[in-house]
Amino acid sequence: MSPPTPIPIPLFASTQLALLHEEHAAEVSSSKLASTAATVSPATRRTLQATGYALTGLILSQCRTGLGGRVVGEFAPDPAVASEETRAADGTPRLGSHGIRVGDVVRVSDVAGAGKKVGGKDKDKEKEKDAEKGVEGVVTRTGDRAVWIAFGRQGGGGMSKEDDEAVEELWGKKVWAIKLANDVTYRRMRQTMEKMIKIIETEYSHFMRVAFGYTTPLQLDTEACGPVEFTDPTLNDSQKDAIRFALASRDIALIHGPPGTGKTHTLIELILQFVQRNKRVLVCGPSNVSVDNIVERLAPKKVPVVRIGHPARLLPSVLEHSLEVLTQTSDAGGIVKDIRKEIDEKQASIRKTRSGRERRGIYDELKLLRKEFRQRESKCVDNLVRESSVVLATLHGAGGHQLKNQKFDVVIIDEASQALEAQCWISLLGAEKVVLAGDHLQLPPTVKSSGQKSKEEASKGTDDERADSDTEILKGVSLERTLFDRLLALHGPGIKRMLTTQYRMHEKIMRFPSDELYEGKLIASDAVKARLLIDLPYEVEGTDDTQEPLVFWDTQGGDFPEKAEDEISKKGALLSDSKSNEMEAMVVARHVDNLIDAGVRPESIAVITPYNGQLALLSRMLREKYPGLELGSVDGFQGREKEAVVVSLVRSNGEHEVGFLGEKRRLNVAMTRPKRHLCICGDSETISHGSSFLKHWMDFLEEHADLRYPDAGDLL
Ligand SMILES: Nc1ncnc2c1ncn2[C@@H]1O[C@H](COP(=O)(O)OP(=O)(O)OP(=O)(O)O)[C@@H](O)[C@H]1O
Repeated sequence: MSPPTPIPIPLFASTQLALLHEEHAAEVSSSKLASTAATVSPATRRTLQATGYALTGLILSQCRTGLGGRVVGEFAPDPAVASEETRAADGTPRLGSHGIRVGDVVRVSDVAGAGKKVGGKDKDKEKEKDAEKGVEGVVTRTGDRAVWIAFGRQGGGGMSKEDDEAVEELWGKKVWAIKLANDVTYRRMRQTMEKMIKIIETEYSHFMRVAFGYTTPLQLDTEACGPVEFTDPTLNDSQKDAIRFALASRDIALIHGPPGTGKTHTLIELILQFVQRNKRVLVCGPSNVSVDNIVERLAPKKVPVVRIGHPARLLPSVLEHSLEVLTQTSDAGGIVKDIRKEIDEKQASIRKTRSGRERRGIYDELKLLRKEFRQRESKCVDNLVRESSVVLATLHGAGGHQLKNQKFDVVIIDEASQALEAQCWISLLGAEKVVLAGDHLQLPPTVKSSGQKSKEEASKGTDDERADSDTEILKGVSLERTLFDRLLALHGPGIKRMLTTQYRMHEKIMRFPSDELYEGKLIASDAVKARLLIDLPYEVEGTDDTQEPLVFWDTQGGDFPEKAEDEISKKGALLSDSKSNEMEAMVVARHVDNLIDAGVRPESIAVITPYNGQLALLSRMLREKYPGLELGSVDGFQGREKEAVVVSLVRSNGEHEVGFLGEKRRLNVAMTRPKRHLCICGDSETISHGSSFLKHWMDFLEEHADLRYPDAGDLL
C-alpha cells in the first residue's frame, strides 16, 4: 500500500478540542443540568426534584469513613418536612420519588445558605456564595429511607480539609442534593488533546506516527510471538487467527467482531496469552459496564488484576478487584487501615467539642493524619498497580493519577467503535502497541453537535492555500469518526482480522446483515443456526410465529401513516421532533400478543424502534400489560440480545422520507439483536425508496421472510 497522507497531529488535536468544546456545550444545554446551581427557591428545588435532577428536604443522619478514605454521609428525609404521603406505615419518613442514581455526581448544600453574619449589601452576596459552596460527592447507594454520598476527590486519597469542614457544616442543617454534569471525561479528553498539541514531532511514539499516517505499520513479528498454545479449547478458527495476529502485530491490530461473534471471549484469551509472555496489559473500554464485563470473565483465570475506578460505579461482582478495596484488604493495606481508624475517631470527637479553639486544633490534627494517610495510600496503590499484570479502567479512568507513571506493553480497548477518538487517546499517549476490538458497522457514540463550524475554525491557517489543504485533510475527522474506523480507512483491511462465527442468530436472521455488510463471511454456529422459539427450554406452542425465524408485517398501501409527534403531543417538548405510527404500533402489539399467547415469556421478547415518539406510544400500549417485556430504542439496545425481537420502523409517508432509518449501522443493530425470531413491522413502499441498502433489505424480506399484510380495519 502506498503511504497515506499524514494528518498533522497538532491540527488533529486542535480540531478535536474545538469539536469537544461544542459537544460539551450542546450536552450541558440539552441535559438542562444546573451545573452552577446558585441560591434557588424552594419551588425551583421541587421542580428540579420532579424532573429528576435533585433531592430536597434532607438532613445528614450519619457519617463514616468509607472506601478510599472518603467520608460517606447518610442523608435521610427531614422528619420536620416529610409529608403524610411520604411516610411509611410506621411513620418513618421516606424519600419521595427522585431521579438520583448510584454513581451520580451531586452537590449537597444547605437550603438556607450558610448565613454568616455579614451586614449591609454584602449580606446577600455572601449568602449566595455560601449556598453555592456546598460539597460535592458521588452517590454510593440509594434506598427508600436514605441516600449515601461519598465525599472527597475522585480516584481515592480521602478528603481535603475544606471538604471535611464543609461536610461538618451540614450537621443539623436542612440540606438538598443536586445532580451535576459529570465532566471528568470531557476534562480528561481536553487535557489529552492539549498535550497532543504540544508534543514535538521528534517525541512522537511509533504508534502515534502510525495512527496519523506519518508511517505505515511494521511487519508482523510471527517468530517473536512463538507457537501459541490456547488455554481455551472452544475457540474457533477466526478467533484463534485474530489472537495470533494481535500477538504478532508490532503496533496496531484491529479485531473486528460482528454481532454475537465472541469479541470479549477472544479478548480474554488474548489477555491471558500476553500475560503468559510476561507482557503488562492495560485494558480499557468506554463504559464501566464494558470494563467490568471483562473483569468478571478474567477474574476466575487467576491472573492478578486490578480495576481502577470509583467503587460506587463498579458492579458488585468485581469490587474485590477494585484498587480502592484492595488498598484496604491486601496485606499492604493494613498500614493504611490503622490510620483510617484514627481519622474516624478524631472526626467523631469534633461533634462533641464545643470550643472553637479545640475544634480548630482537631482539624489541624486531621489535616496531618490525612496527609500521612494519602502518602501511605499512594505508596500502597503504586505497589498494587505495579504488581498487577493486567490493569483495567474506563478510557477516562486511564487518565487518573494512579496510572501516571505506569508503563504497559500493550493497551487493549474493547468496544473501541463506541468510543470517541479523543477518549481513546487518554489511554494511548504512552502506548507502544495497541489492540482495538469493535465493530465499525454498528452505531458509533452518540454526538449531539454538528461540528462543522469547529472544523472550519481549526483549519484557518495563515494563508488561504494552507487553509484549503487543512480542510481537505480534516474531511475525515469528526467526533463520530472513531479511531477504529479512521485507522481502517488509513491503513486498509490488512490491520484487522474479523471474527466470523456468530453464536446468536438463526441463520435466516443472520443472512441479510452478513451478505450486505460483512461480505457474506458470517457463519452461524451449529448450536444456533436452526433454533426456533418453539425449541425454547420451556413450553411453547407451535404456531406460525414460533416456528418462523423471520416475519415481515408489510404495512404498505397508505393505511398506516406516520405522524409527526408534535401533532399528537402538544405539551411534550421532549418528543417534539420525533415520529410515531399508531396503526403500526397496533400491529406490533398484536404480534406480541400472539407470541405470548403461544407461551413465549414476555422476558424473552424485546420491542425496539428508532423513534422515541413511537417508543412512548408502544410503552403506553404494552408496559402495564406485560411488565416483563422489554421496550427500548434501537440505539439503546446495542450490545444486547433477546430470543425474540419486534422492530417497529414507523416511517410511512407519500414523500418516501426515511429520516434516520437511512443510517445502515442503526438498522444493522436493529436486525442483529434476536436469537430465534425477528419480526419487522414497516411500510416497504416508503422504506425501499430510502437508499439502496433499504431497497435490498425490502427485496430480501419480500423473498425470504414470512410476509404478511395487516388489515387496518381488523385492528381497529
Ligand atoms: N468459540 C466459542 N465457542 C462457543 N461459544 C462461544 C465462542 N465464542 C463466543 N461464544 C459465545 O458467544 C456469545 C457471545 O460472546 P461474547 O459475549 O464474547 O460476545 P461479544 O462479541 O463480546 O458480544 P457482542 O456480539 O454483543 O459484541 C457468548 O454466549 C459466548 O459464550
